[in-house]
Amino acid sequence: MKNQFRIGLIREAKIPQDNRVAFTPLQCHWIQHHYPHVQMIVQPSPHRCFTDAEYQQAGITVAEEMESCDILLGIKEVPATQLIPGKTYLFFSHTKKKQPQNQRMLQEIAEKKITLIDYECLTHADGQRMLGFGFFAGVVGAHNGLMAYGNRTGSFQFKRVHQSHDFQEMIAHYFGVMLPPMKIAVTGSGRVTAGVLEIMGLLGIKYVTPDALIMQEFDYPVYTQLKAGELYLHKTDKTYNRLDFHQHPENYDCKFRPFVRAADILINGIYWDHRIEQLFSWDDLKDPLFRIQVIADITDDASGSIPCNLGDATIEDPVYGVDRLTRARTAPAQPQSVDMMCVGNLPNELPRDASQYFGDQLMKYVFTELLTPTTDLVKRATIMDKGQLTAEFSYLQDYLAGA
Ligand SMILES: NC(=O)c1ccc[n+]([C@@H]2O[C@H](COP(=O)([O-])OP(=O)(O)OC[C@H]3O[C@@H](n4cnc5c(N)ncnc54)[C@H](O)[C@@H]3O)[C@@H](O)[C@H]2O)c1
Repeated sequence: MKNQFRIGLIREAKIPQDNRVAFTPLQCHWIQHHYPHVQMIVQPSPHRCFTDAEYQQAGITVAEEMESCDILLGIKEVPATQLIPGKTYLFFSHTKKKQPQNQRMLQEIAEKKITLIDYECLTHADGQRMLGFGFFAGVVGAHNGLMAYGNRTGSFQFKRVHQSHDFQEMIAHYFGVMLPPMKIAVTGSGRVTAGVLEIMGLLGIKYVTPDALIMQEFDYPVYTQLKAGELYLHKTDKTYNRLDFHQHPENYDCKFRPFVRAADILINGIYWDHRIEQLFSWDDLKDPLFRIQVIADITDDASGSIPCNLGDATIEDPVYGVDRLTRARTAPAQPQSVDMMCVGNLPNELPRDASQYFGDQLMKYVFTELLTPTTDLVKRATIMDKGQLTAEFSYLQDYLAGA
Protein backbone atom coordinates (compact mmCIF):
# COMPACT_ATOMS: atom_id res chain seq x y z
CA MET A 1 0.00 0.00 0.00
CA LYS A 2 1.33 3.43 -0.86
CA ASN A 3 1.48 6.27 1.63
CA GLN A 4 -1.38 8.37 0.37
CA PHE A 5 -4.27 6.83 -1.54
CA ARG A 6 -6.60 9.38 -3.11
CA ILE A 7 -10.19 8.59 -4.00
CA GLY A 8 -12.06 11.10 -6.14
CA LEU A 9 -15.84 11.45 -6.25
CA ILE A 10 -16.45 12.83 -9.71
CA ARG A 11 -19.23 15.22 -10.73
CA GLU A 12 -22.02 13.46 -12.63
CA ALA A 13 -21.88 14.92 -16.13
CA LYS A 14 -24.23 12.72 -18.14
CA ILE A 15 -27.32 14.75 -19.10
CA PRO A 16 -29.70 14.87 -17.28
CA GLN A 17 -27.27 15.08 -14.37
CA ASP A 18 -27.76 12.41 -11.72
CA ASN A 19 -28.08 13.64 -8.14
CA ARG A 20 -26.60 10.52 -6.45
CA VAL A 21 -23.05 9.95 -5.24
CA ALA A 22 -20.99 6.92 -4.17
CA PHE A 23 -20.18 8.20 -0.64
CA THR A 24 -21.98 10.74 1.56
CA PRO A 25 -20.05 13.44 3.47
CA LEU A 26 -20.34 11.41 6.70
CA GLN A 27 -19.09 8.25 5.00
CA CYS A 28 -16.13 10.17 3.51
CA HIS A 29 -15.34 11.50 6.98
CA TRP A 30 -15.56 7.97 8.42
CA ILE A 31 -13.22 6.63 5.74
CA GLN A 32 -10.59 9.32 6.35
CA HIS A 33 -10.82 8.70 10.09
CA HIS A 34 -10.48 4.91 9.86
CA TYR A 35 -8.05 4.80 6.95
CA PRO A 36 -5.64 7.68 7.66
CA HIS A 37 -3.67 6.99 4.48
CA VAL A 38 -6.80 7.55 2.36
CA GLN A 39 -7.82 11.01 1.23
CA MET A 40 -11.24 11.67 -0.26
CA ILE A 41 -11.50 14.46 -2.85
CA VAL A 42 -14.86 15.65 -4.12
CA GLN A 43 -15.33 17.42 -7.44
CA PRO A 44 -17.75 20.33 -6.96
CA SER A 45 -21.27 19.83 -8.31
CA PRO A 46 -24.43 21.94 -8.26
CA HIS A 47 -26.61 18.86 -8.90
CA ARG A 48 -25.42 16.42 -6.23
CA CYS A 49 -27.89 15.68 -3.40
CA PHE A 50 -25.19 16.64 -0.87
CA THR A 51 -23.85 20.15 -1.35
CA ASP A 52 -20.16 21.01 -1.67
CA ALA A 53 -20.53 22.83 1.66
CA GLU A 54 -21.73 19.65 3.37
CA TYR A 55 -18.56 17.85 2.25
CA GLN A 56 -16.40 20.78 3.40
CA GLN A 57 -18.14 20.83 6.76
CA ALA A 58 -17.30 17.13 7.11
CA GLY A 59 -13.63 17.99 6.55
CA ILE A 60 -13.48 16.70 2.95
CA THR A 61 -11.48 18.47 0.26
CA VAL A 62 -13.63 19.83 -2.56
CA ALA A 63 -11.49 20.41 -5.65
CA GLU A 64 -11.94 20.52 -9.40
CA GLU A 65 -8.68 18.73 -10.12
CA MET A 66 -9.03 14.92 -10.20
CA GLU A 67 -5.73 14.01 -11.93
CA SER A 68 -3.98 13.24 -8.65
CA CYS A 69 -6.57 10.62 -7.61
CA ASP A 70 -5.77 6.90 -7.70
CA ILE A 71 -9.35 5.88 -8.33
CA LEU A 72 -12.37 7.85 -9.45
CA LEU A 73 -15.89 6.93 -8.37
CA GLY A 74 -18.99 8.00 -10.30
CA ILE A 75 -22.50 6.67 -10.69
CA LYS A 76 -23.62 7.01 -14.31
CA GLU A 77 -21.63 6.79 -17.56
CA VAL A 78 -18.89 9.43 -17.95
CA PRO A 79 -19.11 11.49 -21.17
CA ALA A 80 -16.27 10.35 -23.45
CA THR A 81 -14.66 13.79 -23.66
CA GLN A 82 -14.36 14.06 -19.87
CA LEU A 83 -12.50 10.81 -19.27
CA ILE A 84 -9.01 11.44 -17.88
CA PRO A 85 -6.29 9.32 -19.60
CA GLY A 86 -4.64 6.56 -17.59
CA LYS A 87 -7.06 6.69 -14.65
CA THR A 88 -9.02 3.92 -12.91
CA TYR A 89 -12.78 4.51 -12.88
CA LEU A 90 -15.67 2.79 -11.15
CA PHE A 91 -19.20 3.51 -12.38
CA PHE A 92 -22.22 1.83 -13.99
CA SER A 93 -20.90 1.74 -17.57
CA HIS A 94 -23.80 -0.13 -19.20
CA THR A 95 -21.43 -1.63 -21.75
CA LYS A 96 -21.47 -5.33 -20.89
CA LYS A 97 -24.54 -5.96 -23.05
CA LYS A 98 -22.95 -3.94 -25.91
CA GLN A 99 -25.35 -1.06 -25.35
CA PRO A 100 -25.03 1.06 -28.52
CA GLN A 101 -25.22 4.40 -26.70
CA ASN A 102 -22.03 3.63 -24.75
CA GLN A 103 -19.88 2.19 -27.54
CA ARG A 104 -18.09 5.50 -28.16
CA MET A 105 -17.36 5.84 -24.44
CA LEU A 106 -15.76 2.38 -24.29
CA GLN A 107 -13.64 3.20 -27.36
CA GLU A 108 -12.44 6.38 -25.64
CA ILE A 109 -11.66 4.35 -22.51
CA ALA A 110 -9.47 2.07 -24.66
CA GLU A 111 -7.79 4.96 -26.45
CA LYS A 112 -7.04 6.74 -23.18
CA LYS A 113 -5.66 3.54 -21.59
CA ILE A 114 -8.17 3.76 -18.75
CA THR A 115 -9.06 0.97 -16.32
CA LEU A 116 -12.83 0.50 -16.03
CA ILE A 117 -14.34 -1.42 -13.12
CA ASP A 118 -18.12 -1.75 -13.39
CA TYR A 119 -20.17 -1.76 -10.17
CA GLU A 120 -22.71 -4.04 -11.84
CA CYS A 121 -20.04 -6.74 -12.26
CA LEU A 122 -19.00 -6.81 -8.60
CA THR A 123 -20.66 -10.04 -7.52
CA HIS A 124 -20.67 -12.54 -4.68
CA ALA A 125 -19.41 -16.06 -5.44
CA ASP A 126 -22.95 -17.19 -6.39
CA GLY A 127 -23.29 -14.41 -8.94
CA GLN A 128 -25.54 -12.12 -6.85
CA ARG A 129 -24.71 -8.46 -7.37
CA MET A 130 -23.11 -6.71 -4.41
CA LEU A 131 -24.16 -3.18 -5.25
CA GLY A 132 -27.36 -1.61 -6.39
CA PHE A 133 -29.92 1.08 -5.71
CA GLY A 134 -32.84 -1.33 -5.72
CA PHE A 135 -33.90 -0.93 -2.09
CA PHE A 136 -34.83 2.73 -2.45
CA ALA A 137 -36.35 2.07 -5.88
CA GLY A 138 -38.66 -0.31 -4.01
CA VAL A 139 -39.38 2.24 -1.28
CA VAL A 140 -40.21 5.03 -3.75
CA GLY A 141 -42.04 2.71 -6.16
CA ALA A 142 -44.31 1.30 -3.45
CA HIS A 143 -45.04 4.80 -2.12
CA ASN A 144 -45.85 6.10 -5.61
CA GLY A 145 -48.03 3.09 -6.40
CA LEU A 146 -50.06 3.60 -3.23
CA MET A 147 -50.19 7.35 -3.91
CA ALA A 148 -51.66 6.62 -7.36
CA TYR A 149 -54.30 4.35 -5.78
CA GLY A 150 -55.17 7.02 -3.20
CA ASN A 151 -55.49 9.66 -5.93
CA ARG A 152 -57.56 7.35 -8.12
CA THR A 153 -60.01 6.31 -5.44
CA GLY A 154 -59.97 9.57 -3.48
CA SER A 155 -59.56 7.51 -0.32
CA PHE A 156 -56.24 8.95 0.96
CA GLN A 157 -53.44 11.27 -0.08
CA PHE A 158 -49.67 10.88 -0.01
CA LYS A 159 -47.14 13.67 -0.39
CA ARG A 160 -44.62 13.33 -3.20
CA VAL A 161 -41.40 11.64 -2.02
CA HIS A 162 -39.04 14.19 -3.54
CA GLN A 163 -40.69 16.96 -1.53
CA SER A 164 -39.23 15.37 1.58
CA HIS A 165 -35.64 16.05 2.56
CA ASP A 166 -35.02 12.36 3.16
CA PHE A 167 -36.58 9.00 4.06
CA GLN A 168 -37.14 9.93 7.72
CA GLU A 169 -39.11 12.99 6.72
CA MET A 170 -41.02 11.01 4.12
CA ILE A 171 -42.23 8.39 6.58
CA ALA A 172 -43.17 11.05 9.13
CA HIS A 173 -45.98 11.92 6.71
CA TYR A 174 -47.43 8.43 7.12
CA PHE A 175 -48.56 9.32 10.61
CA GLY A 176 -52.34 9.59 10.69
CA VAL A 177 -52.92 8.26 7.16
CA MET A 178 -55.95 5.93 7.16
CA LEU A 179 -55.66 3.35 4.42
CA PRO A 180 -58.81 1.71 3.10
CA PRO A 181 -59.21 -2.06 2.73
CA MET A 182 -57.21 -3.03 -0.36
CA LYS A 183 -55.39 -6.11 -1.61
CA ILE A 184 -51.84 -5.71 -2.87
CA ALA A 185 -49.79 -8.28 -4.80
CA VAL A 186 -46.03 -7.71 -4.48
CA THR A 187 -43.73 -9.69 -6.81
CA GLY A 188 -40.00 -10.40 -6.50
CA SER A 189 -37.43 -11.26 -3.86
CA GLY A 190 -34.45 -8.95 -4.38
CA ARG A 191 -33.46 -5.49 -3.19
CA VAL A 192 -36.42 -3.78 -4.86
CA THR A 193 -38.90 -6.06 -3.12
CA ALA A 194 -37.11 -5.55 0.22
CA GLY A 195 -37.80 -1.82 -0.19
CA VAL A 196 -41.44 -2.49 -1.05
CA LEU A 197 -41.86 -4.67 2.05
CA GLU A 198 -40.32 -1.91 4.18
CA ILE A 199 -43.17 0.37 3.12
CA MET A 200 -45.76 -2.35 3.75
CA GLY A 201 -44.35 -2.68 7.28
CA LEU A 202 -44.18 1.06 7.95
CA LEU A 203 -47.79 1.49 6.90
CA GLY A 204 -48.93 -1.51 8.94
CA ILE A 205 -50.28 -3.32 5.87
CA LYS A 206 -50.76 -6.94 6.92
CA TYR A 207 -49.17 -9.92 5.15
CA VAL A 208 -51.52 -12.68 3.98
CA THR A 209 -50.65 -15.84 2.06
CA PRO A 210 -51.02 -15.86 -1.73
CA ASP A 211 -54.03 -18.21 -1.43
CA ALA A 212 -55.71 -15.98 1.14
CA LEU A 213 -55.29 -12.97 -1.13
CA ILE A 214 -57.06 -14.86 -3.91
CA MET A 215 -59.78 -16.50 -1.83
CA GLN A 216 -60.66 -13.95 0.86
CA GLU A 217 -61.78 -10.35 1.32
CA PHE A 218 -60.51 -8.30 4.25
CA ASP A 219 -61.78 -5.14 5.92
CA TYR A 220 -58.22 -3.81 6.30
CA PRO A 221 -55.32 -3.42 3.82
CA VAL A 222 -53.32 -6.58 3.07
CA TYR A 223 -50.47 -7.66 0.80
CA THR A 224 -48.94 -10.89 -0.32
CA GLN A 225 -45.45 -11.53 -1.71
CA LEU A 226 -44.98 -13.68 -4.79
CA LYS A 227 -41.40 -14.86 -5.23
CA ALA A 228 -40.34 -16.69 -8.39
CA GLY A 229 -41.20 -19.99 -6.67
CA GLU A 230 -44.81 -18.83 -6.24
CA LEU A 231 -44.99 -17.32 -9.70
CA TYR A 232 -43.51 -19.91 -12.04
CA LEU A 233 -44.02 -23.63 -12.54
CA HIS A 234 -42.17 -25.97 -14.88
CA LYS A 235 -44.32 -26.67 -17.93
CA THR A 236 -43.94 -30.44 -17.74
CA ASP A 237 -43.00 -31.59 -14.24
CA LYS A 238 -44.94 -28.77 -12.48
CA THR A 239 -42.15 -28.00 -10.01
CA TYR A 240 -39.92 -24.98 -9.40
CA ASN A 241 -36.14 -25.26 -9.29
CA ARG A 242 -34.37 -21.93 -8.77
CA LEU A 243 -31.19 -22.77 -10.67
CA ASP A 244 -33.05 -24.39 -13.55
CA PHE A 245 -35.48 -21.44 -13.70
CA HIS A 246 -32.60 -18.96 -13.90
CA GLN A 247 -31.02 -20.99 -16.71
CA HIS A 248 -34.14 -21.99 -18.66
CA PRO A 249 -37.02 -19.67 -17.73
CA GLU A 250 -38.62 -20.39 -21.12
CA ASN A 251 -39.57 -23.84 -19.74
CA TYR A 252 -41.75 -22.30 -17.03
CA ASP A 253 -45.39 -21.14 -17.02
CA CYS A 254 -46.44 -18.08 -15.06
CA LYS A 255 -49.08 -18.60 -12.36
CA PHE A 256 -50.00 -14.93 -11.78
CA ARG A 257 -53.37 -14.94 -13.62
CA PRO A 258 -55.69 -15.53 -10.60
CA PHE A 259 -54.28 -12.39 -9.02
CA VAL A 260 -55.55 -10.11 -11.81
CA ARG A 261 -59.06 -10.83 -10.50
CA ALA A 262 -58.04 -10.62 -6.83
CA ALA A 263 -55.65 -7.71 -6.29
CA ASP A 264 -56.38 -3.98 -6.37
CA ILE A 265 -52.71 -2.99 -6.70
CA LEU A 266 -49.76 -4.82 -8.25
CA ILE A 267 -46.27 -3.77 -7.17
CA ASN A 268 -43.85 -5.50 -9.52
CA GLY A 269 -40.22 -5.97 -8.46
CA ILE A 270 -39.22 -9.21 -10.22
CA TYR A 271 -36.10 -9.82 -12.24
CA TRP A 272 -37.23 -10.25 -15.86
CA ASP A 273 -35.78 -11.07 -19.26
CA HIS A 274 -37.54 -11.70 -22.57
CA ARG A 275 -37.52 -15.51 -22.09
CA ILE A 276 -39.68 -15.21 -18.96
CA GLU A 277 -43.45 -15.34 -19.51
CA GLN A 278 -45.27 -12.06 -18.83
CA LEU A 279 -47.33 -11.88 -15.62
CA PHE A 280 -50.53 -11.57 -17.68
CA SER A 281 -51.58 -10.69 -21.22
CA TRP A 282 -53.46 -7.93 -23.03
CA ASP A 283 -56.40 -10.35 -23.21
CA ASP A 284 -56.48 -10.52 -19.40
CA LEU A 285 -56.81 -6.72 -19.35
CA LYS A 286 -60.03 -7.03 -21.36
CA ASP A 287 -61.54 -9.42 -18.78
CA PRO A 288 -64.49 -7.58 -17.13
CA LEU A 289 -63.36 -9.12 -13.81
CA PHE A 290 -59.83 -7.68 -14.14
CA ARG A 291 -59.58 -5.99 -10.73
CA ILE A 292 -56.14 -4.36 -10.63
CA GLN A 293 -56.48 -0.59 -10.72
CA VAL A 294 -52.87 0.47 -10.22
CA ILE A 295 -49.63 -1.17 -11.30
CA ALA A 296 -46.36 0.13 -9.86
CA ASP A 297 -43.99 -1.51 -12.35
CA ILE A 298 -40.66 -1.00 -10.61
CA THR A 299 -38.99 -3.69 -12.76
CA ASP A 300 -39.94 -1.31 -15.57
CA ASP A 301 -39.23 -2.89 -18.95
CA ALA A 302 -41.38 -1.46 -21.74
CA SER A 303 -43.57 -4.37 -22.92
CA GLY A 304 -41.67 -6.53 -20.44
CA SER A 305 -43.19 -8.49 -17.57
CA ILE A 306 -46.22 -6.17 -17.68
CA PRO A 307 -47.71 -5.88 -21.19
CA CYS A 308 -49.32 -2.48 -20.57
CA ASN A 309 -46.05 -0.78 -19.60
CA LEU A 310 -46.04 1.70 -22.49
CA GLY A 311 -42.69 3.22 -21.52
CA ASP A 312 -41.28 5.47 -18.86
CA ALA A 313 -43.07 8.26 -17.08
CA THR A 314 -41.04 10.87 -15.16
CA ILE A 315 -40.42 11.69 -11.52
CA GLU A 316 -42.35 14.93 -12.06
CA ASP A 317 -45.37 13.13 -13.55
CA PRO A 318 -45.00 9.46 -12.62
CA VAL A 319 -48.43 7.99 -13.45
CA TYR A 320 -50.32 7.49 -16.70
CA GLY A 321 -53.38 5.44 -17.58
CA VAL A 322 -53.70 2.68 -20.15
CA ASP A 323 -57.10 1.95 -21.66
CA ARG A 324 -57.70 -1.76 -21.05
CA LEU A 325 -59.63 -2.20 -24.29
CA THR A 326 -57.96 0.15 -26.80
CA ARG A 327 -54.45 -0.11 -25.25
CA ALA A 328 -54.12 3.68 -25.65
CA ARG A 329 -52.29 5.85 -23.14
CA THR A 330 -54.74 8.01 -21.17
CA ALA A 331 -54.82 10.42 -18.25
CA PRO A 332 -54.70 8.63 -14.88
CA ALA A 333 -57.86 7.61 -12.98
CA GLN A 334 -60.10 6.86 -15.99
CA PRO A 335 -62.70 4.16 -15.28
CA GLN A 336 -61.66 1.98 -18.23
CA SER A 337 -57.93 2.41 -17.62
CA VAL A 338 -55.38 0.83 -15.36
CA ASP A 339 -53.00 3.37 -13.82
CA MET A 340 -49.32 2.70 -14.49
CA MET A 341 -46.45 3.98 -12.36
CA CYS A 342 -43.38 3.26 -14.51
CA VAL A 343 -40.32 5.36 -13.71
CA GLY A 344 -36.79 4.24 -14.51
CA ASN A 345 -34.91 6.37 -11.99
CA LEU A 346 -36.95 6.00 -8.82
CA PRO A 347 -33.96 6.21 -6.40
CA ASN A 348 -33.38 9.78 -7.63
CA GLU A 349 -36.50 10.79 -5.67
CA LEU A 350 -34.69 9.86 -2.47
CA PRO A 351 -31.06 10.47 -3.47
CA ARG A 352 -29.57 11.14 -0.04
CA ASP A 353 -30.75 7.83 1.39
CA ALA A 354 -30.09 5.93 -1.85
CA SER A 355 -26.51 7.27 -1.87
CA GLN A 356 -25.96 6.34 1.77
CA TYR A 357 -27.27 2.83 1.14
CA PHE A 358 -25.00 2.46 -1.89
CA GLY A 359 -21.98 3.77 0.03
CA ASP A 360 -22.70 1.33 2.89
CA GLN A 361 -22.60 -1.62 0.50
CA LEU A 362 -19.52 -0.28 -1.27
CA MET A 363 -17.78 0.07 2.08
CA LYS A 364 -18.85 -3.35 3.35
CA TYR A 365 -18.01 -5.47 0.32
CA VAL A 366 -15.58 -3.63 -1.92
CA PHE A 367 -13.66 -0.80 -0.28
CA THR A 368 -10.65 -2.65 1.15
CA GLU A 369 -10.32 -4.62 -2.09
CA LEU A 370 -9.86 -1.35 -3.94
CA LEU A 371 -6.94 -0.34 -1.75
CA THR A 372 -4.94 -3.53 -2.30
CA PRO A 373 -3.32 -4.73 -5.52
CA THR A 374 -5.94 -6.26 -7.74
CA THR A 375 -8.04 -8.94 -6.05
CA ASP A 376 -10.17 -11.62 -7.75
CA LEU A 377 -13.37 -9.74 -6.96
CA VAL A 378 -12.09 -6.57 -8.61
CA LYS A 379 -10.53 -8.51 -11.49
CA ARG A 380 -13.89 -10.13 -12.28
CA ALA A 381 -15.50 -6.69 -12.46
CA THR A 382 -12.76 -5.08 -14.55
CA ILE A 383 -14.01 -4.63 -18.10
CA MET A 384 -10.93 -2.82 -19.32
CA ASP A 385 -7.42 -2.86 -17.85
CA LYS A 386 -5.27 0.09 -18.95
CA GLY A 387 -7.18 0.25 -22.21
CA GLN A 388 -7.22 -3.52 -22.90
CA LEU A 389 -10.35 -5.66 -22.62
CA THR A 390 -9.85 -8.26 -19.90
CA ALA A 391 -10.24 -11.96 -20.73
CA GLU A 392 -13.67 -12.05 -19.05
CA PHE A 393 -14.96 -9.28 -21.32
CA SER A 394 -13.11 -10.23 -24.52
CA TYR A 395 -16.53 -10.93 -26.07
CA LEU A 396 -16.88 -7.13 -26.34
CA GLN A 397 -14.07 -7.01 -28.96
CA ASP A 398 -16.38 -6.53 -31.97
CA TYR A 399 -18.39 -3.89 -30.09
CA LEU A 400 -15.17 -2.08 -29.22
CA ALA A 401 -13.98 -2.33 -32.81
CA GLY A 402 -17.13 -0.54 -33.92
CA ALA A 403 -19.38 -3.42 -34.94
N1 LIG B 1 -37.36 1.55 -11.70
C1 LIG B 1 -36.20 1.74 -11.08
O1 LIG B 1 -35.82 2.87 -10.77
C2 LIG B 1 -35.34 0.55 -10.74
C3 LIG B 1 -34.24 0.72 -9.87
C4 LIG B 1 -33.50 -0.41 -9.51
C5 LIG B 1 -33.82 -1.64 -10.06
N2 LIG B 1 -34.86 -1.76 -10.95
C6 LIG B 1 -35.20 -3.06 -11.57
O2 LIG B 1 -35.88 -3.88 -10.64
C7 LIG B 1 -35.60 -5.26 -10.90
C8 LIG B 1 -35.19 -5.97 -9.63
O3 LIG B 1 -34.01 -5.35 -9.14
P1 LIG B 1 -33.34 -5.76 -7.74
O4 LIG B 1 -32.46 -4.63 -7.35
O5 LIG B 1 -34.38 -6.21 -6.80
O6 LIG B 1 -32.45 -6.97 -8.17
P2 LIG B 1 -31.63 -7.95 -7.19
O7 LIG B 1 -30.39 -8.29 -7.94
O8 LIG B 1 -31.54 -7.43 -5.81
O9 LIG B 1 -32.60 -9.21 -7.12
C9 LIG B 1 -32.95 -9.92 -8.23
C10 LIG B 1 -33.73 -11.15 -7.82
O10 LIG B 1 -33.92 -11.88 -9.03
C11 LIG B 1 -33.35 -13.16 -8.90
N3 LIG B 1 -32.58 -13.45 -10.12
C12 LIG B 1 -31.30 -13.21 -10.33
N4 LIG B 1 -30.91 -13.68 -11.53
C13 LIG B 1 -32.01 -14.20 -12.09
C14 LIG B 1 -32.26 -14.83 -13.31
N5 LIG B 1 -31.31 -15.02 -14.24
N6 LIG B 1 -33.49 -15.22 -13.58
C15 LIG B 1 -34.46 -15.05 -12.67
N7 LIG B 1 -34.28 -14.46 -11.48
C16 LIG B 1 -33.07 -14.04 -11.18
C17 LIG B 1 -32.41 -13.14 -7.74
O11 LIG B 1 -32.42 -14.40 -7.12
C18 LIG B 1 -32.95 -12.04 -6.86
O12 LIG B 1 -33.84 -12.58 -5.92
C19 LIG B 1 -34.54 -5.26 -12.00
O13 LIG B 1 -35.17 -5.48 -13.24
C20 LIG B 1 -33.98 -3.86 -11.97
O14 LIG B 1 -33.50 -3.44 -13.23
C21 LIG B 1 -35.62 -0.69 -11.28
